[in-house]
Amino acid sequence: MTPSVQPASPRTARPRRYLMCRPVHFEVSYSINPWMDPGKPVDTDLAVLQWERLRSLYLAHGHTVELIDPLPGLPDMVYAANGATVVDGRVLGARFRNAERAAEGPAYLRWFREHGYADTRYPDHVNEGEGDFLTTASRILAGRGFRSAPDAHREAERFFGRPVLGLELVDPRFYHLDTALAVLDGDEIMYNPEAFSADSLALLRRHYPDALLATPEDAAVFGLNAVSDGRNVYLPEPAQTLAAALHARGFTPHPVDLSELLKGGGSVKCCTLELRP
Ligand SMILES: CN(C)C(=N)NCCC[C@H](N)C(=O)O
Repeated sequence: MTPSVQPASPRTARPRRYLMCRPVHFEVSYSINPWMDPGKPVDTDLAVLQWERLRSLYLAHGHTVELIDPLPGLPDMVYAANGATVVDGRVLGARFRNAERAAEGPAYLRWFREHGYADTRYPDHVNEGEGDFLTTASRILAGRGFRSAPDAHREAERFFGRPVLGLELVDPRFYHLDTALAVLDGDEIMYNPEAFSADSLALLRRHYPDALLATPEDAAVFGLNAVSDGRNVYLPEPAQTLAAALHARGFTPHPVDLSELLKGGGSVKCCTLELRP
């Protein structure tokens, strides 16, 4: 019998640099999205353990992980993706919509200034970092509707000198763009069609006819809150149909259990801010 030979994956991983924040102060003491229930117990030690596993997975795949010190009283600081947007080494800081997270913007920006980033800007308009700004090869996709302001899209376009495509989110469960869409490689994306307004969905269909579409079930377990290095896709464990679809496209899915951090309304991508050189 001829042994079956697995075709080599056509996908290539590119080493990335990520910024993360250990969730030692993580708790759900307020509610600013439908996932947060302050009445539900949170196991902070388990959150740290799950987060450590994600960090180790990145390190095992050759990525660099920088750390920002967590600050007491800022339990959502673990969601580092919201702290800024970094493209071509330029840093657009975050300005949060909710008072509970307001102090995170300056805290993240301070980290960048203290770590050699010369070109930084504290924004004029509300933007929640990579929660709503996702960078593809040819443009920045920008979410609006719940958190980031439409004027922030123009601000990002001017600051980064890259075209920005605005997308309107309509389902409060998917309140940041990175809960509804993920960049896989270059201009290849996956998304949840039900999270967008009809006009924005038409834009997505036009610009990304070959995108991978998530099932409502995978979207509902935050499957799109994923990180890709071009070959390995780190995604929430329960999103099994999505993992199979990624595998069929030549990616290597890595399911990650971040059940505690989901209680704050975030998962893999939220915990990971990409530092693009
Ligand atoms: C995937 N998402 C939504 C993120 N990028 N960040 C999570 C932020 C969670 C925080 N409690 C909040 O509601 O702001």
